[in-house]
Amino acid sequence: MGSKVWVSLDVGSDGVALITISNPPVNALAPAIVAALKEKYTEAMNRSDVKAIVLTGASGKFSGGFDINVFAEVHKTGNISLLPDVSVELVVNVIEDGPKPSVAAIQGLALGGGLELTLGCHARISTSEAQLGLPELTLGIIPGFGGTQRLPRLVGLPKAIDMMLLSKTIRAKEGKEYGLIDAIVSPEELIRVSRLWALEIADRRKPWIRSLHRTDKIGSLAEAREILKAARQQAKKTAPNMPQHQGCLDVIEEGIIFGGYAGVLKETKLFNELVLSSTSRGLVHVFFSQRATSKVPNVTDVGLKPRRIKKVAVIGGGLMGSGITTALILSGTHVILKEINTTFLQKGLKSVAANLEGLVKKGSMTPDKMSKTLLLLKGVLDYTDFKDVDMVIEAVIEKVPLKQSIFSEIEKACPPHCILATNTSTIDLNIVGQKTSSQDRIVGAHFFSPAHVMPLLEIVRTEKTSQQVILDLMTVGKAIKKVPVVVGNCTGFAVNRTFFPYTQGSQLLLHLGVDVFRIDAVIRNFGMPMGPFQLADVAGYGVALAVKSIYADAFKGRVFLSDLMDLMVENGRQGKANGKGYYLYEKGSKPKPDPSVQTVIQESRRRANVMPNGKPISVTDQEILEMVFFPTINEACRVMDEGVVVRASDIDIASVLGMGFPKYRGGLVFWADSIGSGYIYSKLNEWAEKYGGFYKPSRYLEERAKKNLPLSMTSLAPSQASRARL
Ligand SMILES: C[C@H](O)CC(=O)SCCNC(=O)CCNC(=O)[C@H](O)C(C)(C)COP(=O)(O)OP(=O)(O)OC[C@H]1O[C@@H](n2cnc3c(N)ncnc32)[C@H](O)[C@@H]1OP(=O)(O)O
Repeated sequence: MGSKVWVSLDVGSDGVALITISNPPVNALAPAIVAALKEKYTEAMNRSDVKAIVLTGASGKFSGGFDINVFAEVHKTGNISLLPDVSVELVVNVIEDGPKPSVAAIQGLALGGGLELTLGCHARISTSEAQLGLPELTLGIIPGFGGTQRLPRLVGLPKAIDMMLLSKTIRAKEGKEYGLIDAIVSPEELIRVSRLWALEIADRRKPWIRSLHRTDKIGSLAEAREILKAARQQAKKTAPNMPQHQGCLDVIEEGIIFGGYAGVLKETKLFNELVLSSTSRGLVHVFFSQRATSKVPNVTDVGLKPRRIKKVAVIGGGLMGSGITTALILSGTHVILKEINTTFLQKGLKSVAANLEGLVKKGSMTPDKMSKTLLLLKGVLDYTDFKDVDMVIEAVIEKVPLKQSIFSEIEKACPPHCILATNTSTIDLNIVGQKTSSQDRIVGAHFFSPAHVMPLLEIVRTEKTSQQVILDLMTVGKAIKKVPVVVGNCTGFAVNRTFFPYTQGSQLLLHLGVDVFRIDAVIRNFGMPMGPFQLADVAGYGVALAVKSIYADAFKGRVFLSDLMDLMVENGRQGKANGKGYYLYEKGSKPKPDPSVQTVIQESRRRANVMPNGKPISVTDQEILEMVFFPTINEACRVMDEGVVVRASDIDIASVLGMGFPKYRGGLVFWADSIGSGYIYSKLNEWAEKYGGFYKPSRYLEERAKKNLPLSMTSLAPSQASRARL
């Protein structure tokens, strides 16, 4: 093991063996750590000078759980034997049923397999800030070191189900209330109190409790079945396409009926099956891909330090501007919100307050905290207060001349170090900053609506944007709890550019005669939060109409143009904004498909006239799915080919966090590779022949399909290497 990766055993004069796990940064339980743990435990059990054991983690953390890299390795090789037997061999046989008691001394975090090790101990002492949880379901698996059995026996079934199915972590204080934690102490006292506790158990002055043998917290079989039934119904709704939720409940039930040990055995069996599932492959890929976005070559690896951004100005208090302002003040940043007149300013300030009120109503913020947070915000009508801001984020409507004049104004009003960011979702940044001489400070900060909720921040750089500016914006993004993805400059950038064929593909299908509500249902069943037509209703048609010509100009030959949106507006339909789009929106009820929209669709179909022989095409649900998503994958190929993203997996993260692409499918490119480039290429070719250039496969896709290579392989042999623009 390396110098920082070790498990140590220190036996004190009190007869307590302190076993410490070290594997920075989170003390993940890698196979080498597991092997060393078994070895140290065996030694402690065999030594006559050891009466009791305290298990802890180095550097202020207990453990972040089993090493997720091993799952990635299992996915690559299919070799399930890479998973060590921890559940029975170590936790049951050695820790829980061993002849000497163990106490877990918890600090920082105890997650997944980390928490499960502590559950096998006979008591848990924790510092107050420690985070405790079993988040395995977010990786497509279930807890595999006995957590499904021991957690319900310690905290009761409802709380355990809540923590596992919703992957909720709790603090030590709540853990103590529920019986998971035996005592909360200061970090300085942690080891001392744990040692004493362990000795008291050994001397039978404190109870020697084996969690797996307890039944007092799980109630009668009938009660348990009722709780499990309700949880199953809930999981059917919230996690319809994922096997691990129902599986977790089955395993819990097994333990309730046949006893904890039988439950542990069933848990191991299902755990091994789920590790190999496509859901786990997708979710583990997302876990690592999300972390990879923090590593941007030439930005995060050149020794730069982020500057402190204390004060930010936001220009425009509309939907985006007020959302961005909300996210900033929530992280403690001072914000100046600028509007052009008092009416708009008041509206913007009210929207920010309403966003915070929403949090208070949900119980995630106190009214007092809300008042204090609002003190960070100041509304203004001119640039006087811009003299000491560190960053400006422009969030006005998508009009080139307006943006250009704002940028030349802020260049004069702000200090020379100030970052000049635009929230444009489409317009080329070089055009936005054309009238300034501050190209190195200009950057895109593309938020997704609602900006205080959606987790993605697309950071757009031009050839001239400085590395420092990119790093600073990445740091601000993380501070406001977003996942920043750095992309290159082009029409629509990475996300909207990749997804414009998603909207257009669904519109083309509609004009080929496929029913609007059937398209939405197919896409929803695939796992998108809503279908593309409902999404258009919710987003409003304004932006789509404003950017239509921008896409048509930029992507000639591969756009599908129709009068559909214009006809919708002409017919008094503005989507959710006025309660009438493809669906009808009434307060308090779910959107209802509006049959009368068919008249508008018929007119648009008549004008577009794209149905072969004037007759609707006949397609299966699978074909609908493919005809919407394969053109989207095709555009993602161009985005990778042009080097707009640093790596293929950045599109996966952007699609999951920006567009709601189902996380358990691993993101757009990962999903495409699970289908195969050859199949996607052949289908696109087939449709291009039948229905035109919109479907024509890109060069990047063709190259990989012909060689049977994955689309995520962004560079081929040196002679065929993609042009890298970044
Ligand atoms: C059998 C068992 O039941 C199965 C299991 O235990 S499965 C694992 C269950 N545990 C988890 O799901 C926890 C996953 N980790 C996390 O949620 C977060 O990383 C955390 C809360 C621990 C720390 O978050 P944060 O401080 O923001 O740091 P974060 O950037 O996420 O992680 C730091 C590094 O640790 C790595 N890491 C975190 N948890 C890890 C784990 N369990 N295994 C391997 N690596 C891990 C990350 O990949 C990252 O590596 P990088 O620096 O090379 O990118």
